[in-house]
Amino acid sequence: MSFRLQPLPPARLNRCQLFGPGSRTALFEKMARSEADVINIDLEDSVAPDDKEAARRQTIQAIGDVDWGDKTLSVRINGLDTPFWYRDVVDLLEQAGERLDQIMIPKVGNAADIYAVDALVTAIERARGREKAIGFEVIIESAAGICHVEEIAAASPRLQAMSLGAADFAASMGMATTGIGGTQEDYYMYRQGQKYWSDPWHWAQANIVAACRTHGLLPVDGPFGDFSDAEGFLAQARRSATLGMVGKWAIHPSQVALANQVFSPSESAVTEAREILAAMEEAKRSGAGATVYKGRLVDIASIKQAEVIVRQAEMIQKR
Ligand SMILES: CC(=O)SCCNC(=O)CCNC(=O)[C@H](O)C(C)(C)COP(=O)(O)OP(=O)(O)OC[C@H]1O[C@@H](n2cnc3c(N)ncnc32)[C@H](O)[C@@H]1OP(=O)(O)O
Ligand SMILES: O=CC(=O)O
Ligand SMILES: [Mg+2]
Repeated sequence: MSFRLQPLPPARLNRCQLFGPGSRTALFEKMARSEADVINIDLEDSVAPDDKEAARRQTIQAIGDVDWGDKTLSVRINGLDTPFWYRDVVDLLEQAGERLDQIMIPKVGNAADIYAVDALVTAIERARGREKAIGFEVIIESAAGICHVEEIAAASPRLQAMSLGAADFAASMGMATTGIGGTQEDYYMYRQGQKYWSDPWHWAQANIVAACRTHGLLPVDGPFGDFSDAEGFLAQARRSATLGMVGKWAIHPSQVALANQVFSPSESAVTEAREILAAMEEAKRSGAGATVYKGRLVDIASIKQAEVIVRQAEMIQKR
């Protein structure tokens, strides 16, 4: 290990981020009552240009009026290439109460994008005497974003989480698909008359996870568009969890329970993790750095793996 220790990500649950357009006020109470850990009210791509102003106003109102419980509350602002984003930031920071936890910055391309928003947010926080520092989450969803993913992850102490946005990412990369996440019909290996499907999102996800883990952010898998395909969602989410992501977006309420299921460790996984920690304690007492658990090697690295699972289980228990 480098002498610089890997920072821990924020100690909060992020198994599911439920999205809803800021223009559909009727959804706000339903989102607040959902089982999602994070709520994302959207001012960006799910809101038509003519509705932007109303959506911003209604979102600010709802931040104060709706009981969001203990959820992380985040608003997705418009991209820095639009005329809307600065007003999103100014109005949210000046008019929304302290209940707002984060803003989500879409389509980030480099560290300077974060710097620009940070400068504006910091100035308003100071001018208005806001007590709680607003956190940032970003979406990697462009060729530039994935090329600069590490500098983006390092760009601000406000950063808490980073998501892969499969839809815009596919568009920016010129990928031959209109699907949002999941298996792609034409992405397969061919051998002896059989097709073997592969995962076109894997490399981008792995880069995001590495950047996040290096800089102490939560890596999150973005949307899965076909909300009638629960099995497809589950398969995508399981792959993401295996790669180290901590959660996934839901773009429909039917996806919330699926994400929570995949990103909550099972009872047997938690029991096993606790047993590994106990086995390693025992090994330490006898001066060993490795031991055998259920017929397989466990060592000091296994302690860290087990601790991730136990930490997650403890956070879920506290909710
Ligand atoms: C690529 C990206 O950028 S993804 C992120 C941006 N996109 C979004 O935010 C889209 C979020 N999702 C939505 O807007 C909607 O879910 C849609 C448009 C996909 C579907 O909406 P509907 O046609 O109303 O869905 P449907 O009829 O299946 O809804 C079933 C119930 O869930 C509710 N519901 C629908 N979407 C949501 C939501 N996002 N949050 C909470 N409740 C919801 C409906 O109000 C309805 O409630 P009811 O049973 O009390 O009447
Ligand atoms: O914003 C999300 C995406 O997939 O694009
Ligand atoms: Mg997008």
